[in-house]
Amino acid sequence: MNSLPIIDISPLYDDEPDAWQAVAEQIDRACRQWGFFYIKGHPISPARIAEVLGNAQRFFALPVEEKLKIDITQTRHHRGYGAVATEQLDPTKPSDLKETFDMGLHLPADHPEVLAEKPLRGPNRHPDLSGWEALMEQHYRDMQALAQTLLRAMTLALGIERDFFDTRFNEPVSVLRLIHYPPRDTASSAEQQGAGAHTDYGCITLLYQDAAGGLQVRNVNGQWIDAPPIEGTFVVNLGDMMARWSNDRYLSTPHRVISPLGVDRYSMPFFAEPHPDTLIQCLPGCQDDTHPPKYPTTTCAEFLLSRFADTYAYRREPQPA
Ligand SMILES: O=C(O)CCC(=O)C(=O)O
Ligand SMILES: [Fe+2]
Repeated sequence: MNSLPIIDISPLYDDEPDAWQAVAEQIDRACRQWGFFYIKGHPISPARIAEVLGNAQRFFALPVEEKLKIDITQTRHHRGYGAVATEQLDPTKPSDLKETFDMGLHLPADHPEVLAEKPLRGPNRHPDLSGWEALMEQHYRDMQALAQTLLRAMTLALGIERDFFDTRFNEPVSVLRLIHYPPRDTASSAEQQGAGAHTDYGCITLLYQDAAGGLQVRNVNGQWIDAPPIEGTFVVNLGDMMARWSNDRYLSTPHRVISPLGVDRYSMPFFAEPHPDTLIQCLPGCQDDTHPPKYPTTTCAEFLLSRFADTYAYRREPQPA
């Protein structure tokens, strides 16, 4: 259990049922044993990745007062720029040494869910950079489509109809995030991490990481192993909502990012989540007499909001001194 599986998903784009089945079995095994795997053979081009990465570098290089014009802490629907130390993924460690940009499904101000002030719903807040918005909105749609292809492959082992997730991922609350990890200097505490140990909250995460390295995943024996950058791949992992939905058939595995020494690191996770009103209740194929449902039914929005409150220092109640 020392290196994550690498799965070639290109057969999912053919109409060959046997090949599709073979990939679905590999994904199911990886989800049960690791909750983490790499995918290659996906349709996101290297040119696209380079363009989005270029946007990340342009944006994070702006003066902080420029970035704070779209400060995420000033929105109720969680869009925009998160400055360094906004998040503390591991509450036993210093705040994370990273800055972020978050976007979601763009819903205009006159959309009924926005007018009703539904949590997590609203317009995106993009920086004023040439070519930024069209590229990022397209990339969001393409990442969503890729996530749904993987979810479709999972339906086989989960004992649900092929379009089960597709019908629930209409107007999703998925988030595309850009992250910049500034270099840690040698004088800073060894406790300082880029991203503290955590599990993801949602369904499925697709992560692009640049060449800097630093991502680590905890294996079933409790050891931290490196998940090094592999060109042309995404690292895929499941979050707590999928663990719960699958009655813990699928693992939501702790991971962290060691702050880079002397180099900047950029990464781009896409957190794929269903429509906010989706019921998260034990999937039919994940329960039987010996495995009754472990968790009460919740909704996607209710579950995500409870986890957000754990992560954002600014959303917590002040602690007594
Ligand atoms: O930047 C990375 O490599 C991982 C980030 C991560 O785990 C997260 O944002 O949930
Ligand atoms: Fe994560």
